[in-house]
Amino acid sequence: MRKALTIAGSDSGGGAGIQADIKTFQELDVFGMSAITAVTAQNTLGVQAVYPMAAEAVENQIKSVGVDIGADAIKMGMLFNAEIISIVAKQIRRFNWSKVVLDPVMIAKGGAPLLQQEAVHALKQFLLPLSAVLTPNIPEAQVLTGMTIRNLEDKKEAAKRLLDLGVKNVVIKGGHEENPNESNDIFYDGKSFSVLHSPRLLTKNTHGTGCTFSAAITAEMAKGLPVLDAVLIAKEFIQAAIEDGLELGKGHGPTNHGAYKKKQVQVL
Ligand SMILES: Nc1ncnc2c1ncn2[C@@H]1O[C@H](COP(=O)(O)OP(=O)(O)O)[C@@H](O)[C@H]1O
Ligand SMILES: Cc1ncc(COP(=O)(O)OP(=O)(O)O)c(N)n1
Repeated sequence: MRKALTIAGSDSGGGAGIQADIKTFQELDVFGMSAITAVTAQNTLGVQAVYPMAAEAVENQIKSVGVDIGADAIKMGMLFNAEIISIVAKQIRRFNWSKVVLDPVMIAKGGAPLLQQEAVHALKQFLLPLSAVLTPNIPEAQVLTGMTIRNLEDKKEAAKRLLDLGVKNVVIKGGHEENPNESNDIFYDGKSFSVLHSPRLLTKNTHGTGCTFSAAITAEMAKGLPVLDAVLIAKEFIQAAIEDGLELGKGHGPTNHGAYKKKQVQVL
């Protein structure tokens, strides 16, 4: 069985972070493993508290998986501080992992910081050059490139600048765009651009969309798919998960990780 490791934070509410990643891996028939970087007290209303793990604890979780089980692909989400980023980079090099997906999580939907501002430099310096795929949303792409993104041309320029920082492929996600009709993502591999179109779904239940999307890319890469094929399946996965989003809690409910498989079975 193919195996994927997520290095990310825990969301007690179950919609984002490690929980979203493991559910996504499972739905896509990949064995999921985790190295927890922080524990968040979180629900559909927002993040109430963040408890970062000691960097040594993160390092030991990755080592335990790496020396025994191994991983076909790695996903990184919330990393919180520069010390954790530095040890994660060291372990990725040590195990020679190349199918590495980096979701540069910075701020949760309610505004809570999930990455310290002073850690952005470390993320760019240590992790972008080790990543096969980077999946920023628009605010994250703006922080990483220092440019304002207003339209498709800006997105293309930002994607080029991100590749100049060492990452091999980038998907700039459109969830935060002010387009009432569409939520389009742009993919760039250094040679050509692809626009991943989807209708914008009018729902408040979008908690964990970014985590779920990047976890689905990771699962498909673990199975051996080329990067663009993995991204296209992930886009279908997140679209189905949002369409079938769950009305849980009083705020932004989670997406439904089981929706994609259910749809495939119906098609058969
Ligand atoms: N309302 C929506 N309708 C359709 N797709 C959406 C919607 N919101 C987000 N998405 C999709 O979900 C994925 C995650 O995007 P985004 O929400 O921008 O990430 P993040 O959770 O990291 O902020 C992207 O593929 C994006 O296009
Ligand atoms: C523990 C944890 N990690 C990441 C996030 C961010 O998740 P994301 O998919 O970007 O969704 P929203 O937070 O924007 O709904 C998180 N919230 N918690």
